[in-house]
Amino acid sequence: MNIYLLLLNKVLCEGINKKDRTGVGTLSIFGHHMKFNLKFGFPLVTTKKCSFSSIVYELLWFLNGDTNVKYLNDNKVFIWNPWADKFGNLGPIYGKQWRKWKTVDGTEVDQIKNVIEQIKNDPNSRRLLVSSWNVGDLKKMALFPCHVLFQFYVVKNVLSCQLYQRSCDVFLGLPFNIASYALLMHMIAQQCCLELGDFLWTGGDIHLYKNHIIQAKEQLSRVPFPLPKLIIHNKPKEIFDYSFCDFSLLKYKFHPAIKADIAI
Ligand SMILES: Nc1nc(=O)c2c([nH]1)NC[C@@H]1CN(c3ccc(C(=O)N[C@@H](CCC(=O)O)C(=O)O)cc3)CN21
Ligand SMILES: O=c1ccn([C@H]2C[C@H](O)[C@@H](COP(=O)(O)O)O2)c(=O)[nH]1
Repeated sequence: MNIYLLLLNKVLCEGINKKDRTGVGTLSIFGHHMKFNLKFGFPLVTTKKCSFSSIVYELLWFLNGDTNVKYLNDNKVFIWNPWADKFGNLGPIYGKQWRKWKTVDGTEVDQIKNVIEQIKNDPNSRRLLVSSWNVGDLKKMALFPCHVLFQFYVVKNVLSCQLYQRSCDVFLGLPFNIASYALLMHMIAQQCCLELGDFLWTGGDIHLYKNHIIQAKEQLSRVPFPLPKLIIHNKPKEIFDYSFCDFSLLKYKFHPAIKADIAI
């Protein structure tokens, strides 16, 4: 995960003071690109403890089209709670847009089902995209999508994926985002009988919150461990049929957790 640490260091050293919506204040840079070859291991940050179970449950929750925190809370994941209303609802965020994007004529589009069918039937397509940036729905969302657009690419039976993340909390959010898309790629590669290629990450406003500076320095003082390996025990009929116990992370060796407050 040296390339993640290089980015963290870059934001720390070159980031410009920038005010932000939350009022916390950030050090910010604009634009950066990283490439993770998934053949070399599962890209979960090792220089602090990251909760793999939170990452799995959050992805299963998105794939279920769910936008209420109840499922996450039932599985001891509380990362979305600060933005939920008193009923646990977050409005039409990722799950809704991935699975039930509402068009002007009232029909719903299942972008995940469609993109997997396209990868299977027309892997050379240049239209293998999923977008969460539904302009007409933005005002109803508790938080605008940060990982807004992703595209798949297949060549020689190898699957790659590129994500555009418009806004990136480099200390708390990014380790989750990288691992989540790597996990999604593992699932889609399995479903489509493809080998794993690169996860490409492109960021827009990449920021370190001012109250994460000490934590970032602590993390940068640590030496990374080799990457863990992801095992999927089962091949369900559809991408929507995976459950938590289908996944195991082998040899995840990590440094102690580093506490940090989330900017709301
Ligand atoms: N400011 C901000 N940063 C984010 O990364 C973010 C948001 N807001 N809002 C929406 C989601 C929620 N996400 C979150 C929220 C909290 C943690 C967090 O507190 N992580 C801790 C502990 C996680 C756990 O125990 O499972 C960590 O140390 O990684 C991470 C991602 C990512 N997103
Ligand atoms: O998956 C996610 C979700 C959110 N974030 C971060 C990026 C920003 O710090 C905030 C969102 O604030 P905006 O004012 O809407 O940009 O959440 C993330 O890094 N990853």
